[in-house]
Amino acid sequence: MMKTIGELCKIINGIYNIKGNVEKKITGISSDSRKIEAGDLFICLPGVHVDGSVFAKQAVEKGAAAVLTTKHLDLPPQVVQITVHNIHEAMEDVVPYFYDYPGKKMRMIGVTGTNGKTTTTHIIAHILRSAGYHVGVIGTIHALIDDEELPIHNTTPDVVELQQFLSLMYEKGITHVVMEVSSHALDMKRVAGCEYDTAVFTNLTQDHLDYHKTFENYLAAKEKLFQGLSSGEHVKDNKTAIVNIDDPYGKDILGVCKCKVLTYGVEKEADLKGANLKVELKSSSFDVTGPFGSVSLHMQITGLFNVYNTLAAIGAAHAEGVSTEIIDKAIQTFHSVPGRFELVEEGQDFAVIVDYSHTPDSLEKALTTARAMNPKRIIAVFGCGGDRDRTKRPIMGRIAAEYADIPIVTSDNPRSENPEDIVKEVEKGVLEGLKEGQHHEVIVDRRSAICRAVAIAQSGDIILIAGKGHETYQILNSGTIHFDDREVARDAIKGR
Ligand SMILES: CC(=O)N[C@H]1[C@@H](OP(=O)(O)OP(=O)(O)OC[C@H]2O[C@@H](n3ccc(=O)[nH]c3=O)[C@H](O)[C@@H]2O)O[C@H](CO)[C@@H](O)[C@@H]1O[C@H](C)C(=O)N[C@@H](C)C(=O)N[C@H](CCC(=O)O)C(=O)O
Ligand SMILES: Nc1ncnc2c1ncn2[C@@H]1O[C@H](COP(=O)(O)OP(=O)(O)OP(=O)(O)O)[C@@H](O)[C@H]1O
Ligand SMILES: N[C@H](CCC[C@H](N)C(=O)O)C(=O)O
Ligand SMILES: [Mg+2]
Repeated sequence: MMKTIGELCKIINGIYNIKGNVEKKITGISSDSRKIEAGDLFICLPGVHVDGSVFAKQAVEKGAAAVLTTKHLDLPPQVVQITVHNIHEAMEDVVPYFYDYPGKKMRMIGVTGTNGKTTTTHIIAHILRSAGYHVGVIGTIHALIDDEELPIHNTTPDVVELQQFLSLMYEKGITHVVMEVSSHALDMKRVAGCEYDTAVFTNLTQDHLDYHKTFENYLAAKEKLFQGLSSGEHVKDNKTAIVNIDDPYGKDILGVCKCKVLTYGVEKEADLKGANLKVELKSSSFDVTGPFGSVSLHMQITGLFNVYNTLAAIGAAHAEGVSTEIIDKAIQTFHSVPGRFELVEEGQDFAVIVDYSHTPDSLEKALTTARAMNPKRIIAVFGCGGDRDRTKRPIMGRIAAEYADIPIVTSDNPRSENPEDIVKEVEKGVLEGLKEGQHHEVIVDRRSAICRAVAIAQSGDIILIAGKGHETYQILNSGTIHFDDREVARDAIKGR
């Protein structure tokens, strides 16, 4: 994979100066000085907190052979400096080229939308594995190369990390990559150099307005995945878009698709249509009619939202040429994703569900799914993340008051913010949504909030602990501590 600096420079548009020996070979690339190894190229990226160029010296000390920068830096003469007008464009050119465009050599399936990306990617991966393919997964929980698990920091990693994952996957014989494509990633072009064969739109509801500022910008970011199916330089043909037509923004996505489209839904006419849903606590069943005729499916996951995720996955698998028989069998053996409507069972006579709903829509979906199980009462323990979209806080509060019997507001990764301030913003919405005589609580400490919910639970109740799902940490201003809702709930039940 080694390439000379001269070769790399040929691919970069907008270079205005190259200083140093271009015959030198580059052995790797990183935009993080802490990950630099001898012979690497260090890319100086401006960040939200700091300008990466301040770490150039540290990168050189670790052996960086060259730096890609927008301004000349005071570095030892043996370090090659490539100065460019636009660092992001240069990075998007050079990184996929360096790794020989792995995202154009494997089948690439991208899933975007506010909610359901992780679940849908995992169902697609399970179907493709059942069809005998070697599958790579990239998303919120981890990256998977077949069954080898690698840690991940963002739902969609930055350009460098993503190309490294893809390159490793290609080397290890992966044929299909199923990945979550976040709106941040589309906006920041983290997926530069990837060419998707199949792109899935799950839904669009409020989140991330701290970053995108307006809902229009958020939609525009999501649309990029579908515009990308037919724009730019292409080596692949026959792309398919799988679009949730029941979502109000489904038609906007269709509007930008210039490729084959498969729509899915439950309410409107769709190419893949679900009907006759029956939900239970641990399983559900529904009928699906599609290009392959009609089938009745039984699955080990529950809720209407999972019918949508499953329809999306069926569409993607169908687009990838998997037979209906294999899809049908695979759906039956798919077990839920960690932290998504995950039951904590210690023999208690009430249900405890740990779920990753951290947006207004997903919280509503999780609560209405819980209600469909006919519990005596629903106790919802939830909060909202710090340093994230503040406008969703009162909305989530109102939803919890409306759909749960006892909302308990608590902390969910306050990050740099004061947790007391966050819960107040959430509680404002709770107070608006409370019905007469309805009781609510605010308990800032998440462990205490979960323990309280368990302590007051009665036979036949459901406790929904929302927001953190698979997460095993709580991010506080003072640092990150170990915290796992499932462990805490289990201990609380045992100690009751
Ligand atoms: C707002 C945002 O997206 N921030 C991302 C950004 O961080 P940043 O701009 O703050 O970076 P910075 O800390 O200022 O550092 C600037 C540069 O200096 C470098 N550096 C820094 C320190 C050092 O010692 N040496 C060094 O070289 C950094 O590698 C970086 O290149 O670049 C980092 C490296 O790529 C990302 O990890 C980081 O994501 C943070 C963790 C984040 O929380 N992102 C969230 C908002 C996000 O992207 N979420 C989406 C959506 C998930 C969903 O759908 O719900 C996702 O795709 O995960
Ligand atoms: N299709 C869906 N529509 C609405 N809510 C959903 C859907 N699928 C899952 N959910 C809810 O959203 C939560 C998160 O699901 P999932 O992790 O699959 O979404 P995601 O899009 O990957 O989220 P993130 O943006 O954090 O990566 C689930 O725990 C569930 O409560
Ligand atoms: N991908 C989402 C995850 C949110 C999870 C929730 N627990 C929180 O910390 O807000 C984000 O970074 O906004
Ligand atoms: Mg996800």
